[in-house]
Amino acid sequence: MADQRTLEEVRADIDAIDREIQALISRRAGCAQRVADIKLEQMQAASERGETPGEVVYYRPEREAQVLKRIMDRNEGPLAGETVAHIFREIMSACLALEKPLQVAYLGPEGTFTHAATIKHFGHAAIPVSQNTIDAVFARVESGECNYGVVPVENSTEGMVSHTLDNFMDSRLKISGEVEMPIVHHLLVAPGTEQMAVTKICAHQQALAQCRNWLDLHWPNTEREAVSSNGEAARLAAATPGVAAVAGDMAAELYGLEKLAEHIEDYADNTTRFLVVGRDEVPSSGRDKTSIIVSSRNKPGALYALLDPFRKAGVSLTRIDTRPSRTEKWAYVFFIEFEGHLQDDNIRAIVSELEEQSILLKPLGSYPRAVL
Ligand SMILES: C=C(O[C@@H]1C=C(C(=O)O)C=C[C@H]1O)C(=O)O
Repeated sequence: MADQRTLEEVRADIDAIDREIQALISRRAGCAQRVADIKLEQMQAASERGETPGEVVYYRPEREAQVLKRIMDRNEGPLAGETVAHIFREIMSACLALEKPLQVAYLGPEGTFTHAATIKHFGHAAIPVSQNTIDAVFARVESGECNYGVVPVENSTEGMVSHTLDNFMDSRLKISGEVEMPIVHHLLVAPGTEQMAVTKICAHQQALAQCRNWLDLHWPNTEREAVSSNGEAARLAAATPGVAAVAGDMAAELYGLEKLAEHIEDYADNTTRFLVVGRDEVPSSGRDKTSIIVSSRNKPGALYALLDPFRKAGVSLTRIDTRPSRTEKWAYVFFIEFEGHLQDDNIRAIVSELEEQSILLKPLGSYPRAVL
């Protein structure tokens, strides 16, 4: 039978449902607090037994990935699975922050896609801490000033991939997660700015490149200026009459800008990938990826030999990059990513086979595959 409720009745139902949701969220937060207490008790017990206590780890990336995956899988609509998962992302973030909000270093400034990726991964209850360079992100996490760090690694608008990879070579940090962000650009202006008044368009050079066809078509005669980041472009647009910025939603929100045009990127499915770095190894979530750095002797067939163990075991590679080794001329290191976890038997076997034929093998960590 069709829904016969009146507007008043539906609103009364919504109010009643909201009360239930709120009570359930509070109950959930109580459970998260109890989990935290148990973790603390276990740590104290270990310490009393004379075991090295370390610090209590409240944040569990593998557990969060499992929770989000289950939410997506059992979703029946009408909301999209991703939408529901975003809501739960925020609930988990708030529950975790009851203990202590996570401090997350990221490649800034504010309003960049890396900033947006940080919030996407950790939720709004974490504290994002802007850093000027990728090196500084690594340093803040290594020193313990921040719990985690977020850096761009692939096809980025604001960071050099190679720089991130170079950092891993010297760092003892582990990868604890990945974040994927669709790159969506808008033409942004200070509120009330007319199209006629725009005399200059600022953006990061990559953003200008990603929107070149659209800009050539619609703004062929307007000056374009490359600036240090999308966040900086947005800041300039907010502060300087006549300046428009090409940047994403995060920058638009942060600097209170209006959209003269939306979705101006030339290729719709442009995604940037970010890595989360931390000090701890992450246990298996059941849907993981692993990254390693390996360097082989410079002889014919070396790369083939490095990849053959993966083929034999039927393990999918998700990425492979080459970087010149800084210790030896004409030697190369490979940054390889594949499906599976370092604790899985087949992955262990591959890694020990690789160890035998390489000069250097450094596991960078296993981490849950991006859910959102
Ligand atoms: C509650 C826990 O701690 C944290 C909070 C979680 C949550 O709110 O669901 C999940 C994992 C942890 O980041 C846990 O370990 O289960």
